[in-house]
Amino acid sequence: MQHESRNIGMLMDLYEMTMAHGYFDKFENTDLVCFDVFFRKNPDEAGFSIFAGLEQIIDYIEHLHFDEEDVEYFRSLHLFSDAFLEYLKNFSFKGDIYSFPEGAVIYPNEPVMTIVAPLIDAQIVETAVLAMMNHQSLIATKANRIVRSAQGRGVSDFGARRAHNVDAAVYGARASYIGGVDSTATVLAGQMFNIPVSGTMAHSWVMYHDSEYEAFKSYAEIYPTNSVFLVDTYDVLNSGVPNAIKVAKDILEPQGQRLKGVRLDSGDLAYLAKRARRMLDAAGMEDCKIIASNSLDEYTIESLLRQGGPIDAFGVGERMITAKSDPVFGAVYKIAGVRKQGVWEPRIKVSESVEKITNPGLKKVYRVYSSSGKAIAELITLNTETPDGSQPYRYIDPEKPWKVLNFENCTFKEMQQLVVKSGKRTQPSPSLQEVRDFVNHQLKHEIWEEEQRFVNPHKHYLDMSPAYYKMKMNLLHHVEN
Ligand SMILES: Nc1ncnc2c1ncn2[C@@H]1O[C@H](COP(=O)(O)OP(=O)(O)OP(=O)(O)O)[C@@H](O)[C@H]1O
Ligand SMILES: O=P(O)(O)OC[C@H]1O[C@H](OP(=O)(O)OP(=O)(O)O)[C@H](O)[C@@H]1O
Ligand SMILES: O=C(O)c1cccnc1
Repeated sequence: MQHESRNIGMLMDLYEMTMAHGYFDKFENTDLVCFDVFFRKNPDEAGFSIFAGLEQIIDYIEHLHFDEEDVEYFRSLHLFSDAFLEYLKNFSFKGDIYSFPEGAVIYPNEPVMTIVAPLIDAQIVETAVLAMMNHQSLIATKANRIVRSAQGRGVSDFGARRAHNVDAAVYGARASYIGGVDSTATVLAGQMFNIPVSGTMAHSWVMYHDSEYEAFKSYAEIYPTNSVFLVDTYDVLNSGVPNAIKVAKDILEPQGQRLKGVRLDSGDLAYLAKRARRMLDAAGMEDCKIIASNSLDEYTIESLLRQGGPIDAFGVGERMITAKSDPVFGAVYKIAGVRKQGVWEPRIKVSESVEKITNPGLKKVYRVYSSSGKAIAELITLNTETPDGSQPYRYIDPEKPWKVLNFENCTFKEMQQLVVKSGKRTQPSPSLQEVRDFVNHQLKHEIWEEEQRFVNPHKHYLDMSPAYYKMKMNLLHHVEN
């Protein structure tokens, strides 16, 4: 779609272009550099996050170019030489990207993506890559928490109207579908990404009609197989639910149809759901679903279910589409290596805070699985290493480097794949359904329940091969002296 392949090449911070200009003037753009994309902390103090946005990143990379008007804009800033502006006219991204698959469970401080590209190419994509990854990973991670809190009950995305503008609504819907919601109310997202769309009715429908009964009746006449009535406009228990039952009896049941559901959108949702359930059951409408909405998130949903609220499905908007409880996914883009005259030199960023010291060099990241198939740790190795699971594998926990530790009876899965080669995608994109199924598969079979709980989840280990740890320590020692 046009919207998908638009040129957003100008989405960058100015310093990326001023640095690119500097590199152009002072260096050959034949040297390669390696940048890692990683994040430092799971939102909401969670045990893991979900990676999303890769598809849009690859699309951006493949289409990255500068139009005549873009070049003229740069010229108007009086910062760039004519030679550099000429160079931009024919620019395309020529590097490679290694990445975790979209939908992967990801952990802090591991390289989720690695960009290996000529200096200028790698420098100017920083902001766009981070913006796409940060937004969609944030929403996919939040949505996944909300979906898990619903314990198998349906969740629909109601968020577009409260999203931080159009892109956040549309790509937020995409990300929340990856995270596991069943449908979206956002039609544009449904059309663009083939996400199932669903919806009920607004208060305006009820209020436009002369009575609540009339409102439900006319809706049922148009949608006899697909009616969900919003029952809280006037009085849920004295008017909304009784009118819903009456219309089901007067209009739907004589046609052999059933009322699909009622939606509660205010008040004490657990209490109202219990009372509504009793009234519906007493009317022989056990199959009529109760849907709840109103500023829900994983905490309110957990609480409603703990209170025994007989709610079958949830509509979730503002707190999911804005990830309200912790709205920043802090992925960063850090240089890890430079290839000069064909030889890679690692680079490390030293910082006062240990968490901010980067992991240098070209590297591989493996997920380590126990014999039961559970993911027990991540392992960073040198790019040249392939861990052997057939015998005990010695590793270093960088938080306790003095300990002698071994992985036994474990398998190692390399997590990054080559997704872009010389600026072009290497494989067809998976469907959104496949990405969503992948999320589900990992959580069901690979990720410990202890990592999935909301309160004090188990911290996943990020370990290192002895050779990688040694290289990092040598480099740190060298830099500090
Ligand atoms: N039984 C419950 N337990 C926990 N939280 C609940 C329960 N019932 C409702 N909530 C949540 O409490 C909050 C109530 O918000 P608020 O006071 O704005 O609702 P309201 O006044 O009933 O509705 P509105 O102002 O939207 O018409 C919402 O986030 C809702 O999801
Ligand atoms: O609360 P959210 O999780 O964002 O879910 C979406 C909300 O959007 C609609 O409300 P509307 O815009 O009509 O406003 P309202 O809050 O007055 O119901 C709907 O009735 C939900 O309450
Ligand atoms: O379909 C609905 O009920 C709906 C959609 C968006 C926002 N609020 C409600």
